[in-house]
Amino acid sequence: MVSELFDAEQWESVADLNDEFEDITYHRAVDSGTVRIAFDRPDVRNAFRPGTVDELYDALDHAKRQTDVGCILLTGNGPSSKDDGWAFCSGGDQTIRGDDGYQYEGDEERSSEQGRLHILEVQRLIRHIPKVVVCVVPGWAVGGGHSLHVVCDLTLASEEHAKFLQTDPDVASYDAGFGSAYLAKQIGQKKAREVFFLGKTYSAEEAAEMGMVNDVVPHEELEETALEWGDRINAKSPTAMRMLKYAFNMTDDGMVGQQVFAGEATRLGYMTDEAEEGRDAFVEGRDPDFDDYPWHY
Ligand SMILES: CC(C)(COP(=O)(O)OP(=O)(O)OC[C@H]1O[C@@H](n2cnc3c(N)ncnc32)[C@H](O)[C@@H]1OP(=O)(O)O)[C@@H](O)C(=O)NCCC(=O)NCCSC(=O)c1cc(O)c2ccccc2c1O
Repeated sequence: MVSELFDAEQWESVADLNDEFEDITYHRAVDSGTVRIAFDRPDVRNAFRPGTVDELYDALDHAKRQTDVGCILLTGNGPSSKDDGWAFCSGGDQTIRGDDGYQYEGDEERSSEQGRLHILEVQRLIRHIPKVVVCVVPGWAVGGGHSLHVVCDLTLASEEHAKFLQTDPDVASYDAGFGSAYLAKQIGQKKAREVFFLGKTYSAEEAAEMGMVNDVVPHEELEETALEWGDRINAKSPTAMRMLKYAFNMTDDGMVGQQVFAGEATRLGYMTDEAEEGRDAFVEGRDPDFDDYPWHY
């Protein structure tokens, strides 16, 4: 069983990758352009270790390159075999945290590598991936897991089991990027400071009222609803959705935000006859003739 909420009839394994993964599962919807990527360490509340982060990055990067996929569901499998507890993700696995980051354990090939903090690379991939990423929260979203939900485009939470908590300062860690600063953009400065400085646990309803969760549904309906969201998203214009995501990002992402948006503007430019004329003129060794193309106003 992948997860108690997982409906096996709705999904097929992305086999070539899924078979290699130890800490996550990766599936594609049978009849829509939605993929499901899930943490699969429920007994430790889906805490991530460096190998988990590598797998997550690889699955997201694979999903990015599927041109018929518009929606990525990021969730956590469960419940825990130990106590039936549910989690999306409880952040970095504190048992393998070294002096300079999280350590690969029992992996000879990587044992000489330094400690890693590369969940931040996953955050950037989620931020820039040209698809809608929905965080589907069946239980705890804590520490680095909380930050992952913050950086996703949308969050859908289980009414009964989802809980939101920032423990970063308890374990002397700090996501001083999207996890805190972008959270403040979502819920306001005072509330974001409360999340980090007081470390209170918030229910799904409270998180929705604060503006960091889009909707709350009964636990049993969580993944069904997430798939419905995927269908809504996939019915829309891919170009419009991509440009909108990058437009939402741009005001907060500085020159990188401009670059990502501008890259897509360049792609649209390349698709015009005018751009073809520029390219063809060079390839044919002649001056370009742009007379047919107006100076639009
Ligand atoms: C998540 C909890 C609130 C759940 O509490 P609950 O009472 O429901 O369950 P237990 O505490 O009994 O946990 C069950 C079981 O899971 C183990 N576990 C839970 N979380 C982790 C974890 N993060 N690492 C390792 N193990 C974990 C727990 O030990 C139990 O095991 P048993 O063997 O006893 O069954 C609560 O568990 C909790 O508070 N967890 C810790 C949350 C936490 O502090 N996370 C780390 C925050 S820092 C972080 O994530 C982070 C990572 C990065 O890579 C960064 C990179 C760059 C900048 C910042 C980063 C960053 O902040």
